[in-house]
Order: sequence, then C-alpha cells, then structure tokens
Amino acid sequence: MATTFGGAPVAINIKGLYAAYQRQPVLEDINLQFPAGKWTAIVGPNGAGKSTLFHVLTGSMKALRGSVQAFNEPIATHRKAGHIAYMAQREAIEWDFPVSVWETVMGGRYGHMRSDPLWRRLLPSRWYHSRHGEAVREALLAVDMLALAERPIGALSGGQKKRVLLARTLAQQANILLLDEPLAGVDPPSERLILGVLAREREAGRTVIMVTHDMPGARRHVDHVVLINRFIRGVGSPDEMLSDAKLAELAVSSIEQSANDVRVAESPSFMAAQG
Ligand SMILES: Nc1ncnc2c1ncn2[C@@H]1O[C@H](COP(=O)(O)OP(=O)(O)OP(=O)(O)O)[C@@H](O)[C@H]1O
Repeated sequence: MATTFGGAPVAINIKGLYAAYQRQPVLEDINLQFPAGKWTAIVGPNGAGKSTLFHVLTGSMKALRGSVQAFNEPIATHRKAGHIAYMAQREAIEWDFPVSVWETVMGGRYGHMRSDPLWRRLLPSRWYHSRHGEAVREALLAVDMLALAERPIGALSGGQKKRVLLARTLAQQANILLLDEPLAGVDPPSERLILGVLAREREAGRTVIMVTHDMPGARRHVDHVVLINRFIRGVGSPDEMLSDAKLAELAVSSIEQSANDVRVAESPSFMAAQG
C-alpha cells in the first residue's frame, strides 16, 4: 500500500484532477494524498475550489479528468459501502421541516439501513432499530445534544444546528470524514467541543479531512495541511504551511488568480467560446 506522511497509509489518492463549472476551471492538476488516520486541514481563500474538491470526492460532481482512489480502490466502492461521511457547508436541510433532532441524526443511518442484510431487516422492529438507535445516541452524546433529541430542528440555534449536522455525520460511523467548515459560525465553547470530537475520531483511527478558515484551531489540532487555490499551493505540517509567510503567499496567489481570470474572461477567444 502506498505510504505518505511519516509512513501513514494513504486514505485518498487524487491524481491529475481537473474540475470546472461551465468551462470555467476551478481545480487544475490536483495531485494529492490524504494520510489515513490523520487529521488534515484544507485551507484556501473563498472560491479556491475547496467545496468543489469535496463534491468530486462525494461523487456529486464529475471531474473533467483525473482519478480518485480510496485505500487503493476506486473511491466509488468506498462511497457505496458507506465508508465516507460528508458534512456539507450549507446543508440541504429544510430547517423548518417538522422533524426532531433525533430523526435528523437518524438520517445518517439510512445508508446502513439500505445495506443491512435481509435477515437483519426481518428482525422485530425493536431489535432492528436498536443498533441504529445506539449509533444515533452515541453521536448525540458526543456533540452534547442528547438532551435536545426530541426538539424540532427549527427550534435550534445556529451552533446547535451545526452540532446536529456533525452528529449526523458521526452516526454514519464511516472511516473517512469530510467536513466542510465544521467550525464556521459557532461560538468558542462549541468550537472547543467540535475540535474535541474530531480529535477523538482521529484517535479512533478515522481519517478526518476538514475545510477551515480557523487558523488557530488548525495550528493547534491538525496533523497535516493542504493549501489550495485552484492548484495545490502547498502540503505539509501545520507549522510549515500555516506560517505567516506561507499564508501571505497564498493570499497573493488569490489576487494573481483573480487578475488572471479577468484577463481571460475579457480575451476575444474566451468571449467567442462562450458564444
Ligand atoms: N454550481 C456552480 N456553478 C458555477 N460556478 C460555481 C458553482 N459552484 C461553485 N462555483 C464557483 O467555483 C469556484 C469554487 O467554488 P467553491 O465553492 O469550491 O470554493 P470554496 O473554496 O469552497 O470557497 P468558500 O471558502 O467561499 O466556501 C468559485 O468561483 C465559485 O463561484
């Protein structure tokens, strides 16, 4: 098995990846490995392509070119087996929908329920649901939301909603967690709680990959950092990648990228191609 980063096996291996929206390139020539059992932060400016990278990993967007493997197999195999859990940045959840916290987190178990063998599904409902209920209970306990399990999701604060989304991700009991800005918009106690939960997931051997703009949190907690802005701009330790000099370089890359995009968009050949 391929190894990287201090000898850790590779959880996700991306080779020669390109992605675009309506011919506008968003990710180019991405060659990247995420070490297994480690906590990686993906850092980049707004519009850098971080969420797009997750869309490709979760299969909701098709790359123009390139390959993605998980543990040396096509990533789709692991997606289908429920090994990859994803917490979206702007979750497609109807917060006004009359469902409880418990039911929302149970949504994280649907993949397991679909793949449960027939004999298990034929068990009396109480037994059948107890395994899934236990996973939901554990996840709610981890994010300190068990006491609010019966509350309608519309009656939660922003930080509580974020914790429920995290619980839903944890309830999947996947071995790779993809988290798009799990710390955005939460207060310091919730941030500490979420960072603690993710640290425990890593200790349990899971691969944690999060997009974040929280540099102090990333410096303190993660093992590995990827800097991205359409291209990979750096890969290495938090000390090295999150230094002021490196972050300044990333910010400059963003300004240069925008200026270049304007030049391309105004060029006669691009305008002709757009029709
Ligand atoms: N559905 C879409 N159609 C067209 N362009 C899109 C679409 N989604 C994203 N983009 C564009 O692709 C680029 C990358 O977007 P993406 O959401 O991946 O960035 P990001 O790094 O996650 O940014 P942020 O930190 O703001 O969340 C941006 O310029 C964005 O406007």
